Amino acid sequence: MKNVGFIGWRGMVGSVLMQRMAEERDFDAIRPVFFSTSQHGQAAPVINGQQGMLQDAYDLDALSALDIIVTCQGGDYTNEIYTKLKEIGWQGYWIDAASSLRMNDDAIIILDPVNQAVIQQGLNDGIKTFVGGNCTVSLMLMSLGGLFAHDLVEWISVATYQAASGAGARHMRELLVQMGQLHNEVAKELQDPASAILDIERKVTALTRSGTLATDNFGVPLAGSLIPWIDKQLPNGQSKEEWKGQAETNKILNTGHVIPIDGLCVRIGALRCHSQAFTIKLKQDVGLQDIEQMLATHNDWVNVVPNDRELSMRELSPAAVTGTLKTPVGRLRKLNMGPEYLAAFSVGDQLLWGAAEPLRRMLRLLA
Ligand SMILES: NC(=O)C1=CN([C@@H]2O[C@H](COP(=O)(O)OP(=O)(O)OC[C@H]3O[C@@H](n4cnc5c(N)ncnc54)[C@H](OP(=O)(O)O)[C@@H]3O)[C@@H](O)[C@H]2O)C=CC1
Ligand SMILES: N[C@@H](CC(=O)OP(=O)(O)O)C(=O)O
Repeated sequence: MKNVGFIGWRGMVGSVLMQRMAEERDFDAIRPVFFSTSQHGQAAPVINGQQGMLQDAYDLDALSALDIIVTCQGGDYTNEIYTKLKEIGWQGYWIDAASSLRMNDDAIIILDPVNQAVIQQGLNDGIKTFVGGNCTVSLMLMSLGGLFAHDLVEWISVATYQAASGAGARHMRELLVQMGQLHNEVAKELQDPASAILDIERKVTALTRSGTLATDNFGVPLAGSLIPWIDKQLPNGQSKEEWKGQAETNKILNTGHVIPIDGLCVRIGALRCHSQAFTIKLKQDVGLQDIEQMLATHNDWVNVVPNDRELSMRELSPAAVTGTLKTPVGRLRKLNMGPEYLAAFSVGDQLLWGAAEPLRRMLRLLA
């Protein structure tokens, strides 16, 4: 049995990973060791009736004794510890949720339902570093994988609707606090059916603009609003999140020539599901039925929601998909621009396929 170290297991992504590993009985196949950057010496989680102590996540001796390290601790931790472990000659496998190492030549971005062959080739070539993709990219590929697998995509333009969880646990809390603050402001008026809706709106807008809403994390109000920028600003005008769309997709698929992907990434008030609206330029005119077939049969988690009002409203939303591994795609129709232009809309839980699930499946492959 392999010795596997877990760092970042009690964070938001890490907790989802732990939950999924328990559900799938992944712990039966490994000897887990739990680490913390702040709580070493305290009790580790109970796994299969066994409980150890939390180890120090900065202890290079303890880390270098491991066969596999799985970290959801974040980029700063990766930048510090991965380099040090490599310097002292550690030869184990590194599985990471953070973006820091993703574009390194000696790292594979893991999303096995989409790039199992690339992962296997990496393993054969002796690659030891496996990194989960950006959530938006992974979720797009889980939903649209069938089109890429049939080499049908000439380019994609995307508009995203990204959940608060993508920014971190504190941001999720802040969104809910903002929602509560706005509701409290007009709770009395809402109980009175005779109250004027524009008076209610004016009070909500005034509070939103007052500077008194909780905005320590997002910097601006998100509840009742949106934020049309995610991650850093790049010199070319893209956000870093927008840049990842093309860079990571092409790396995951190991494309021979770059498939252009670009668009606008927007934060909205969903909790943990990212949605995306796509304009897809196909390489040729393919009938909708064939497209639906290709999409639906690509992997076990995607399903095609028929382009029907009731079904789209019911099945193609964060409310319907949150907490599940489903990555539905719908609103499929040819656009006015011509028969090679396809519209699509996808939804997926950004903590499951967007973060934790590819990691546990990679671990399963190695253990
Ligand atoms: N959020 C997301 O959607 C995605 C995140 N990622 C990556 O994963 C990394 C971790 O993200 P995320 O899980 O959101 O980060 P969290 O802030 O939830 O957790 C990170 C660490 O904070 C420490 N911590 C301090 N206080 C608490 C507390 N009260 N509860 C739990 N943990 C606490 C823990 O480390 P310790 O035990 O050492 O103190 C924990 O491992 C990110 O930096 C990013 O690189 C990747 C994909 C998506
Ligand atoms: N940036 C994503 C979360 C994510 O996956 O980020 P990264 O590419 O750093 O892992 C969001 O905010 O929704």
